[in-house]
Amino acid sequence: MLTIEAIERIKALAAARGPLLVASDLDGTLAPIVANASEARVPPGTLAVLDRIAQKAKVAVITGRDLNTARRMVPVEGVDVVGSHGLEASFDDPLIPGVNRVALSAALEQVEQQVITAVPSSFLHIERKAVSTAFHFRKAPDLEGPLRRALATLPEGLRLREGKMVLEVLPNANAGKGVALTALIRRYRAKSLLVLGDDATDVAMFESALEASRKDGLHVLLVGVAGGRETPPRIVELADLVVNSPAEALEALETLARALGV
Ligand SMILES: O=P(O)(O)OC[C@H]1O[C@H](O[C@H]2O[C@H](CO)[C@@H](O)[C@H](O)[C@H]2O)[C@H](O)[C@@H](O)[C@@H]1O
Repeated sequence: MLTIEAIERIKALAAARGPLLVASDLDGTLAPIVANASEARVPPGTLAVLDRIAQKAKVAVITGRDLNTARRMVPVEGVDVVGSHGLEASFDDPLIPGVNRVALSAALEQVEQQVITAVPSSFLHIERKAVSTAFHFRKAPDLEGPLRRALATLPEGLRLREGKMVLEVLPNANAGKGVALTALIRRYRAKSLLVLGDDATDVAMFESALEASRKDGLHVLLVGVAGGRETPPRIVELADLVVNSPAEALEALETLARALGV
């Protein structure tokens, strides 16, 4: 349950000068973490509250899922989506670079074969996405070491990133959730900002939000979704409010919707 202080801070955000931008991570923040990535769902109540908030504020989901998957998981018309950790956006913005899909696809295929050969386990789940590949070891944590070794050398132009029980290979582009958030702030001329996140890549969003607060005076509220040892400490350090689950993140969004009068 949200504390009285948390509720007051959300009300203060709703009363602050707009436009208000609400930017949220997806997995672990809106959708509870589950063992199979393909079975993760955003609860209907969360979709409904995003829809309500979108009547009064700009709403964006910034996720590591690829754009099509994220759109399927968040089928709310008024919500913008940035997928693939900032590499794919549902709107045009030159700040988010394009990627040569043909060369990328070949390089990712090569990495996948490299991993399958080195870690031939049916417990390793390989999630091939539009511009990246995620190697999930949630069902067999012991695979992390062999997986790291298999991914120690990557083709040029690719890099590794870490998430919750996942190692992901993606283009080494100058992009990320922080860059995406800055682009959205500029796009909507946002003057106030709610950011929700739970994972390592969300730290970049938090940092971009804090920079916008310092440089341009935005009223910023950072909500960290924690709970368990998978939470990166930096999320908790930077957050103004820490909630313990996507269910509590939903409570925060409900509070905001009510404060906005929708
Ligand atoms: O940026 P996000 O929206 O948080 O997406 C990050 C990754 O989320 C998904 O993986 C995570 O959630 C899975 C489902 O709950 C879970 O099984 C897995 O262990 C987590 O790492 C998604 O599958 C990835 O593609 C995203 O990059």
